[in-house]
Amino acid sequence: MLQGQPELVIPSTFRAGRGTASRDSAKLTEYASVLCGLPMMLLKNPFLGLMKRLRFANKFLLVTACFALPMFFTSASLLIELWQRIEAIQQQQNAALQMVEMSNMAQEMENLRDLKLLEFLLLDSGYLSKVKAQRNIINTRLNAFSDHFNLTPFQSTLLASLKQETGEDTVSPGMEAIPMKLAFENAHRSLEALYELQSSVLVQSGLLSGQRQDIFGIVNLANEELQAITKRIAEVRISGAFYLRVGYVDASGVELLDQQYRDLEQTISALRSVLANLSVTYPEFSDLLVVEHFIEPLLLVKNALDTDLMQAMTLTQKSTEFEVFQKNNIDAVYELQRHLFERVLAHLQQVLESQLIYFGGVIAGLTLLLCVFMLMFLAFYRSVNSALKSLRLFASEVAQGRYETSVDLNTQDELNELAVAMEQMRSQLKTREDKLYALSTTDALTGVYNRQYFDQAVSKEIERARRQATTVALLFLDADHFKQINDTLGHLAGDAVLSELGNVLKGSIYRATDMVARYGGEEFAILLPNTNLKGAVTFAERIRETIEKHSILFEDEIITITVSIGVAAIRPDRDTLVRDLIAQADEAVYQAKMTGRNRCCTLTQTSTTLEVKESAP
Ligand SMILES: Nc1nc2c(ncn2[C@@H]2O[C@H](COP(=O)(O)OP(=O)(O)OP(=O)(O)O)[C@@H](O)[C@H]2O)c(=O)[nH]1
Repeated sequence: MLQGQPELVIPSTFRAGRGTASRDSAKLTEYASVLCGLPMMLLKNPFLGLMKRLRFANKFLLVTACFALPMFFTSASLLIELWQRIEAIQQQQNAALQMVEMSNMAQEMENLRDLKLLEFLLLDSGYLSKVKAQRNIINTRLNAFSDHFNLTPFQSTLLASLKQETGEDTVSPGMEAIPMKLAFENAHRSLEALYELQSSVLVQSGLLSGQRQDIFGIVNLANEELQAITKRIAEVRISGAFYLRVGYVDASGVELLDQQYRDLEQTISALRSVLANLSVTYPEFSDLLVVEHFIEPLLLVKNALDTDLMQAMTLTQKSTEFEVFQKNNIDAVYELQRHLFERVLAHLQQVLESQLIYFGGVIAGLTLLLCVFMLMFLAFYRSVNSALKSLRLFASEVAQGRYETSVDLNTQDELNELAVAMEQMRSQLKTREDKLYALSTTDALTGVYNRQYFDQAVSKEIERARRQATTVALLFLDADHFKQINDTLGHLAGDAVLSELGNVLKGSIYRATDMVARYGGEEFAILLPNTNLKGAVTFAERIRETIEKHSILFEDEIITITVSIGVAAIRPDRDTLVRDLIAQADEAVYQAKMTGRNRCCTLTQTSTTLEVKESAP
């Protein structure tokens, strides 16, 4: 450390802190990498392995099934649940209809009781036939009821006992002396059985269950409460009828009538609070829950009990009084009961309609969802499948060296990115293959074709000339005294001369089918398809002249050179070999060299004799 330079002192606590922080962050990074890797580990086996083995169509199907099956089961259970709700409502409607019918039957049973009372009060045997007729009416209703509605075994038993009770009055042993009481007891039992049947129907349909909160209170009112009211009225009617028949009220009678009076008062006040509560809970039914509708019959009965009964005791027309005393009120209660159940029916119809609409909506929604899902699936599958097909075809074309085709997926997904990458690969492969082809067919120094390629071309050309019965000519050019150039000016100069010779020769050919190649060190060859010997000699002479007159500038040196050219031409037949033509040209160029260079020579082969023709400057 230099003298006087301030030293940087790092507090030990700070240093320690940094070390801990870096260790912590390293641990955190480690934990994070483990956590991130966990899903991948879970994925790898067995799902990844499975996915790797499947084709795309099966992958799609598998993934779709994984989503579609739970969706299907959820939808199916939802639809089943909705349909069960609809069926339950229909069953409840049926129960409400039964309630209306049973209310009618109860009223008929009350009528039967009236007729028995009248028979008893008036001691009129003419009522016997009316009682019988009334029994028939009730039986007909009961039969129609059991035919029309599906009843449970328990309900059928109740109905059977109801029929029995409605039949002839049974007289219990020891009770023969009190026929009116018997008649009342029979009627009472019939009504009890009917009330039990009503409750059973309501419970079985679910109208009285907690699930039917929307009408539970109303149904209960129409069933339990109104049954209680009719029972109260019936009790008063029986006592009223009895004391009218007897003609006076004894002490026990006064007590009974007092009790019934108090019961009526209690029922009325209980009913008031029930109705008040129901009006709040069920505003939809508030127009029906008018206190007067329910209280009126009870009040009338109460008043009748209080005053009319006593007055009636003194009247002679007891039957008339009796009828007024009880009948209208009980009828009003049953009327009210039916009215309530009709409203329940109307309400259930509304609920049913809304449920049906909801059910239809769910089905329509699910169908739409399914259609959209299937269309999406098909679109997805087709887009991927067609893209893969295009890529596969494209790759196969490129593999076979056909680079003209291109691939355009017209999508914006990863497969399109793959297509773009494959396009680039194709173009680079083509460039490289073109370069390789050029390298493999061209002579690097002169830029003309190399010997290997030329030999193949000569072979093909001879084959073509044989098929088309035409002539093919071959020129061999050999630079004269080329060694001297190398020796005097150096190899670079020699190279420059060869390169320039290549240029001159390339520039000398006009036909696209003519071909120049470097055949050896300072030797060139020119193939002239569809050319006879005469034409080839003319062409060779022109080249020779051109080269002779051509000056090559190399590093301030002007170099001139001449060439000796051997010309050969043949019209190939079945036995002609490539080497025949080459041998002729080779022999001709040799002759040109031998006869002084810078000239063109031809060989005309007639059987075994060779005729040498030469052209010289
Ligand atoms: N610079 C250079 N020289 C080459 C190349 N190929 C062959 N040569 C030389 O070309 C010369 C050919 O010499 P020779 O075969 O004696 O032929 P020449 O000197 O032209 O004589 P003649 O053909 O008899 O007229 C040799 O010296 C070779 O080394 C080449 O690519 N570049």
